[in-house]
Amino acid sequence: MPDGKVPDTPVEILVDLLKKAKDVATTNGCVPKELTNLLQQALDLASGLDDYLEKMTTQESEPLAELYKKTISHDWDKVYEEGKTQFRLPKECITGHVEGQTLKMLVHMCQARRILEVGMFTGYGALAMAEALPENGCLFACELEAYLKEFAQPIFDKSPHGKKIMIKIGSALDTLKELADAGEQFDMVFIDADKSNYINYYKFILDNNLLRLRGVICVDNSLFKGKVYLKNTTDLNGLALRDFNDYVAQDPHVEQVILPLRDGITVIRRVGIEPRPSSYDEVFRGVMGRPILERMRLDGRVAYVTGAGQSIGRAFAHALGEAGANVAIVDMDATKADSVVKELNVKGINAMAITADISKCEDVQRMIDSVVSKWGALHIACNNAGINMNSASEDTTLEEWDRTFSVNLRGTFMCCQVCGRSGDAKQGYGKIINTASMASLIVPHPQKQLSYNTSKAGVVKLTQTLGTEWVDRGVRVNCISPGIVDTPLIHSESLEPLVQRWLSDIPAGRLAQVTDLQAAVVYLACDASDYMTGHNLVIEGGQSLW
Ligand SMILES: C[S@@+](CC[C@H](N)C(=O)[O-])C[C@H]1O[C@@H](n2cnc3c(N)ncnc32)[C@H](O)[C@@H]1O
Repeated sequence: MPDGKVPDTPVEILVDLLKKAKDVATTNGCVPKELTNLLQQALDLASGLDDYLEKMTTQESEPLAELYKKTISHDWDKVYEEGKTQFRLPKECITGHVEGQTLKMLVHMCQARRILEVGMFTGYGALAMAEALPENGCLFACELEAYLKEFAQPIFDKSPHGKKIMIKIGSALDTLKELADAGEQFDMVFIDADKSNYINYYKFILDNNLLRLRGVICVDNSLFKGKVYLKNTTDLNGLALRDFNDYVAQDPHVEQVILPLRDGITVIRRVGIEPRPSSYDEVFRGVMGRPILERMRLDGRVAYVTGAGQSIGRAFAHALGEAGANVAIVDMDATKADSVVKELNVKGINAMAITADISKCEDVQRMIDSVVSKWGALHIACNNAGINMNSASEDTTLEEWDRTFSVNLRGTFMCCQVCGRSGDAKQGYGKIINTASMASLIVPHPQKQLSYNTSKAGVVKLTQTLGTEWVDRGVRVNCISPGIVDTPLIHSESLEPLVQRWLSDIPAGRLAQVTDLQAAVVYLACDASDYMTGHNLVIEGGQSLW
């Protein structure tokens, strides 16, 4: 703690008391040396903590460092005396480096997208949290003092994350009412304003559903210099925090912990839902207690995707991996497969590369054996590999026809059959997702692609037949029919002129992006789609309807 700083947290006060005790012991000749030594050890232990935490915590960004420096060096007394603030604001209000990083971590951990801060001061905590929000995340910061908006905004503007922060000037309770009336909800709330109102903020936030179902409330200064547990406390803020902590501790709707960091941070999570309604069924609490987005998780599942080295297959592999599955990247091109594996590994997804040509029976068997021998199971088979060769029907060679069918239909059938014979499918669980095409429904034009269209129509019938035949053993077989997907191939010299023509046939007014297909593969791979089988899920921007 720098000289001259007022001790403000339990540890800082402890250090101050130990220093004084040690000074007394050193100047008083009657104190045994052993006691003085023990006091010194206690002092070393306590005084080293905050510095060590500072050093070992990830460095703050430049805008945060600037905000801190500007706040600490500002003359807050002068600002108050000039009538620019309603209250005298102590610079110690600022959350600072370690606490800011803690908040940032919490934002990451709860994957918050919308945050509410009650009490912004100069915006250190707000900017630290905003740094952890995704691009489209937002943080509403409530602050009483208009002067603080002027102070913080120029630094927010220097940060790429500043645009996520919306400052709301006025009494926080009024702002909370306004936000509740507008139907706003938050994943994380940070309460750090006037202590006497903490309990009102807390109650209002929970009673008015400002906190999302799985949201978290963080509360600053919950140890309030230790006054919350010291017996002789008369300090009104200390007593307010003590009452607040007691209230939260007895609230059956939440569970909480106080982290003894700086002046204490309470982390509160909503658990109970009261009153327990008579309709407390699976719709209300989720199937097996899992709400819908959790039911779309694929943790512990093993998947493969063929043709995963690029385009749709690559997007499918990322989507399945993001949802929690281990993913085998199957492609004829080993380099492409390896590169997608590397991408997935960077995201912390378990992945392996398999080089295979799915038109070859032995490759298909080896592919599935490799997956099962590495991960002990196979739950999700994503048969996506396919080829498309254009020719007018009168010119289509049997070679073209056979090659197209050999990959698109025969290859897909072999993949399905080997999966159907493998352990998990036989033991009652499996999801097979074939890539068909909108060409199974309509005849895309003006390009001519008879072999492709008929092979993909075959994929749909294969899917329908297997989907019904294998449903009694827990295997679901569905397919996805994408419309025209915007891939580099489309922008080739021969196809580019067709794009305008296609666009005029698509109600959505644009080609499909591979990312438009990702949710579908996760849905078909997860338990939530268990009642769906033999289905052709068409994703074509409405093209087949015109
Ligand atoms: C401890 S500071 C907040 C520190 C801030 N969270 C940070 O990260 O540095 C408390 C802030 O709450 C504001 N405040 C106090 N009472 C308020 C109220 N009723 N409504 C809105 N803001 C209030 C004060 O002006 C002050 O800026």
